[in-house]
Amino acid sequence: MAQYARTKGSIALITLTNPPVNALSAAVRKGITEAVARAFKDTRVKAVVLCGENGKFCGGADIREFAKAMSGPPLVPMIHAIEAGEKPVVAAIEEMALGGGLELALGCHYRVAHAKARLGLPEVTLGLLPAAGGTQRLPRLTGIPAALDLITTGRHISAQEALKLGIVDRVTEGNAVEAAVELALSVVGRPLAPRRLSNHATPLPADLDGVFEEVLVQVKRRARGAMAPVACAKAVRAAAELPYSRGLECERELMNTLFTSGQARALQYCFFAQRAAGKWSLPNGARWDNSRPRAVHTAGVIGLGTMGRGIAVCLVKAGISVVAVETEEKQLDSGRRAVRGMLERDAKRRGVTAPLHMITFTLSMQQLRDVDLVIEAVFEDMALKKSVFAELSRVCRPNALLCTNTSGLDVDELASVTDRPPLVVGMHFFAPAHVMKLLEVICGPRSSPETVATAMTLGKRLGKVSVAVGNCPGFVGNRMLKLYLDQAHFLLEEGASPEQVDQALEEFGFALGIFKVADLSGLDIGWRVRKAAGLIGPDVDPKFPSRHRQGRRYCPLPDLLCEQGRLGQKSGRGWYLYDSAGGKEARPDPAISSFLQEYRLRYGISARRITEQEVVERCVFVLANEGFRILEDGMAAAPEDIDMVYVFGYGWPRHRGGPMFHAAQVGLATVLQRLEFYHRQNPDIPHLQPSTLLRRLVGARSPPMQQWKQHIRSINSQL
Ligand SMILES: CC(C)(COP(=O)(O)OP(=O)(O)OC[C@H]1O[C@@H](n2cnc3c(N)ncnc32)[C@H](O)[C@@H]1OP(=O)(O)O)[C@@H](O)C(=O)NCCC(=O)NCCSC(=O)C[C@@H](O)CCCCCCCCCCCCC(=O)O
Repeated sequence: MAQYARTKGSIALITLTNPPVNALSAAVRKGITEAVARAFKDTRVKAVVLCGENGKFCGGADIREFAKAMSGPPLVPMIHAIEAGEKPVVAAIEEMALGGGLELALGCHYRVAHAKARLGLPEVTLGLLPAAGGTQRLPRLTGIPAALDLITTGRHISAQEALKLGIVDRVTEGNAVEAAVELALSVVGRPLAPRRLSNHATPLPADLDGVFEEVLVQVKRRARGAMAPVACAKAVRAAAELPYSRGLECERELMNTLFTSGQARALQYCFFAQRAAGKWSLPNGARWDNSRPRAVHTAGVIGLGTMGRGIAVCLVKAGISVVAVETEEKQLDSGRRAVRGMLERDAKRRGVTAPLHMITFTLSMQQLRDVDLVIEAVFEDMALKKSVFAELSRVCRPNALLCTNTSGLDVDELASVTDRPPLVVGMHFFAPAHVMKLLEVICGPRSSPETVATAMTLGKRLGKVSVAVGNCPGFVGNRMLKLYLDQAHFLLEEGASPEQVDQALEEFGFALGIFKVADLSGLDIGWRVRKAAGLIGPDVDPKFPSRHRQGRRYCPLPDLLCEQGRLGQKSGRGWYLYDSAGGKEARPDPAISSFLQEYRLRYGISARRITEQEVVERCVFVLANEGFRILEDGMAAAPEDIDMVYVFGYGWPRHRGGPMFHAAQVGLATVLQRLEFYHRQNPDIPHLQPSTLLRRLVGARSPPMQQWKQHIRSINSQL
């Protein structure tokens, strides 16, 4: 699938045709190989231009082919044939040249990019490395530090940055194909040897070892336990130390190891799962492709606490005018300062003017009368939220959407106090809202298709991964988190320390262990929720609280900590010790160790040695177990959605795919057996009891994830 045409008499124009992104499938590779050979043979042709159909150059190798046996002409010899050709070949890069697409362009003798094009080698994000010569050609062109940066992070760069780095020869605001044809005509007859990147010597930095050491530290910090970034750095090192052909061998060997790894499978799964999450559907037949979102030009944000500030910043950055409302002058002032500061810092980083004119701050709800949509972000309290929603019904125009940023309250109950339940939807952002990628869109039973479509589309416009979830306590993410946290607390009771649990989870790949996360978020948040749920209160002896509630095991340790004023980072003490209130560096606290010992003594618990395996299995399998229950209850449409919630909202290591993918990788029968084992040891923890769906799937010989849905018998599915 590559079209061949002749233009201006002597230019062969070869167009990659494989929508939507002209990925280099077997058919495309065959098409390019044949078209290039034809152009090189045709004596009327003096130069060649390569471009892509529909104004897109190329999104790289066809990722869907990686799961199948490889067929068709391989990329490496195809690119070599282009580079070695005796006629100049120019790549016309419109919209994107990514992965194998950029490697193809690097094999061309010249590159012209449209000003809006994005370029990059994102293979590392798929658990791979640029294995079509990219790790050898790019360093020869840009030098080691820039190549290391691009290849180990996979970041996309603008055409302007690519021009500065020498990756493209020209950037045009006009038609890139025409500019490439012009360039091709102008270079006919010029020597090609200097344009063949594989001939170049790699420019070396003075402190080669230092550069690589620093990069390895960075990549290990960014993605703990991930293999691909390390392999990428090794391949670039080969470009520094070996001749091109031996560097290429090294690239291939490293790729062979990555290609079949579980990490690559997990990361490629994430790529498709992320896209699948956007394709929501409701039981009433409404879907992403048959429901029209509303246009959102103006939005209101109510409450300028941490969440409201972040949400306001996201909206403004997406070009939406915001009216931000607070109840008191003092909060309004500090909110205004914080939001402006964030917008200014962001603008400074990007070298643009801060769009401060796009946000107004007010104490009056009346100012919301003309907005298209409101996001309420007040304190997590049902009575308070209800009063806000009742007022919004009175103030806002009748067709304005009302959204709540609740992290777990009943969206339908809130909708019921409004004059427009179909226009009410949950939009659960994650702190800090202007940074975190996840948005849970809670489809209440009465939310209209248009409302869901608007919230999902708005999320995408804000740069979020929007996942549609059902309306149940805690929705998907926090419903699972609660049980994960419970396991961590139980492990402390049984003999573990916070740092031991955190270390095991960090070794597994979590960015931060659960106790560090709890300290960061503030221990009082859960404390308040537990009080509201009646788990702590006048009936509970504060000095000697019971370890059971509502017929199941309950761990009062975090409540006891809060009573001591240990609220986490903000108070300088939580599960860890910090230098000062607000300090970031977590240190093990001997006081916690004594506190745990006294606690165990008081309750007659003899501490036992807890292995890393037990920590990880109990914490991680309980997540998946609840994920199965969520699927059974119809609160998530697919296991992929649950995984995306965990990857983008809860620091789950991407190279492990997500809790559901991980369970499938480990083997559902193993997960079932381990849960049964832990439940036998802890019969008072009902959440360790394997879910019905997990049992049913194991009974059905663990079918692949795509078939799990067929085993769900939910009659009340909300999705
Ligand atoms: C391109 C994008 C930026 C576009 O974003 P946008 O938001 O506009 O659109 P979507 O993301 O929604 O995408 C639309 C649609 O397209 C699908 N899609 C996108 N890219 C690809 C692709 N590259 N392949 C297939 N499909 C793609 C996407 O799924 C959507 O469809 P859907 O139905 O899901 O809605 C954005 O899409 C993007 O970022 N794409 C990915 C870009 C990327 O990562 N490219 C790199 C690909 S990997 C690569 O190029 C590898 C190369 O280095 C070559 C490697 C050589 C291979 C050699 C193999 C030898 C190994 C031998 C080992 C043997 C071992 C042994 O057997 O022993």
